[in-house]
Amino acid sequence: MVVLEDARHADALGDALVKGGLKAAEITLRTAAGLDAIEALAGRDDLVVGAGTVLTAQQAERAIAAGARFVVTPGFAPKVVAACQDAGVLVVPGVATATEIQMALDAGLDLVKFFPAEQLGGAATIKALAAPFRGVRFIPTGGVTPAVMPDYLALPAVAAVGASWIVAPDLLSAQRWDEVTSRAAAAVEVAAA
Ligand SMILES: O=C[C@H](O)COP(=O)(O)O
Ligand SMILES: CC(=O)C(=O)O
Repeated sequence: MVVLEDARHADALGDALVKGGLKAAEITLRTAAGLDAIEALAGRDDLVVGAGTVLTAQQAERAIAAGARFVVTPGFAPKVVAACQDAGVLVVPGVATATEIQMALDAGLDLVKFFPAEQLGGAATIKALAAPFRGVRFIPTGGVTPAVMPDYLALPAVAAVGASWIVAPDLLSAQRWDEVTSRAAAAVEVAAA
């Protein structure tokens, strides 16, 4: 989960993540650089790039036009979901409650983001939510540190985790690409364990 301030850093960021073994990156539209960064990275065949913090259907359309291969939203937004489905692009809506999971299911989706994961009770909450919703898979994000990653990844209902510590803003602004690579590699190592 990347918040990039300068789209000129997109290529270096992509290289750093790939070098660390990561295969997917969510570039958020929280900054003006987001769309340009998605466009810069979309052509890579070694990294699947998507858009995060997509709040409107228009943002979804722009992100998809820029090359986003998936779209992530903080909450469940029916218009954003419909725009992505119309374009045939994977959309992963944020959910925090059973009601929102049912909304996702009604929309034909079975992959959701659980956000903000740690603040909502972490892996124990996903385990409880997964019980009635068999077949739904979760991508927890929000406070997911290396210390708690194993708790999430041990759950069959967890498809992946998302986190921003790998690409902390101070690392990006200081262009500390080696540290980004080390953190990406550390995350991959925890996930593989
Ligand atoms: O989806 C994005 C979250 O804000 C990431 O949370 P985090 O910064 O706690 O890893
Ligand atoms: C938090 C979140 O889901 C997003 O920024 O897309």
